[in-house]
Amino acid sequence: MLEIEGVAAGYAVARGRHRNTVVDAITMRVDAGEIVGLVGESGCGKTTLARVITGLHRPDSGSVRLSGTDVYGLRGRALRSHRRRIQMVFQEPYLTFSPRQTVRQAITEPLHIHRLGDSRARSARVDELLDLVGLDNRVGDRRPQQLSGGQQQRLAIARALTVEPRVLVCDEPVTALDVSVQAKVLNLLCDLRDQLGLACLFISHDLAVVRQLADRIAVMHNGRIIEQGPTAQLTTDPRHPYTQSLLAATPTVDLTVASSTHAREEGVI
Ligand SMILES: Nc1ncnc2c1ncn2[C@@H]1O[C@H](COP(=O)(O)OP(=O)(O)OP(=O)(O)O)[C@@H](O)[C@H]1O
Repeated sequence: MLEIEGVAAGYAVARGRHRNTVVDAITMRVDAGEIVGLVGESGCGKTTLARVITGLHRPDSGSVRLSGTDVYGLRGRALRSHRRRIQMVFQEPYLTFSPRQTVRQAITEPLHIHRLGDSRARSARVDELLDLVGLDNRVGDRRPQQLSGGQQQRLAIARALTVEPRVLVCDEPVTALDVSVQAKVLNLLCDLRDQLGLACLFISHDLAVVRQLADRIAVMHNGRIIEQGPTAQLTTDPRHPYTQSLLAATPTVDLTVASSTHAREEGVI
């Protein structure tokens, strides 16, 4: 689904006279129905890579392909349509919601932007999405800021799903949440992978979180992927010394909540 090959990206420094390369030689893929965890310490370049993948930051070299199409080769309508296909969920959802909008309006907005459906279809889609992410539809008339942190992150996921993306890039989506709420959001992402066949790139500095849900893990260090592989293999037989030290510093806490019935409780008012 998503193929990243030889990507290098950075930022202009010294008033544009130089470029500072912060991610380099990144090659990885995320298949449909798969969650890939991207783990690495703060400042190693995870968010920069996420921005490259979602079309927000042009790489200096390499390619990002979605279903075989080079994202940065697209223009105009094709580029807009691509943007629908990859959606992003951020660490602090409350910063991404307008205080003037209700929950329903926040979810509907992407449908307006992409001119999808009439008002009846949009309203039905909001109900469907609230249900999908385990939010009671009575929260629809509230302001996002009135919801709990976990509910806000569910709302952010619902909004990302509005335009039926094939790839979800989640950048530290549970870092700001309590551990018990983290587990529910992680369960929701697993459910969505299974139900919708989404390809999900889950970015976190926290290996304890990533290992709970990722099918495969890529470890990033100083802007490069230094090791990647199936979660079971990478967490039991890490090859790179950095991965070994990361694992040694990781508590083995089981964040998983047994059933999605629990996950739904949080959505009820
Ligand atoms: N707009 C920018 N201009 C210049 N340098 C930047 C910019 N954004 C990020 N950087 C630098 O790029 C490097 C990688 O940052 P990035 O945010 O991608 O890392 P990260 O792994 O996501 O970190 P964190 O988990 O703390 O967000 C850092 O050294 C950062 O200072």
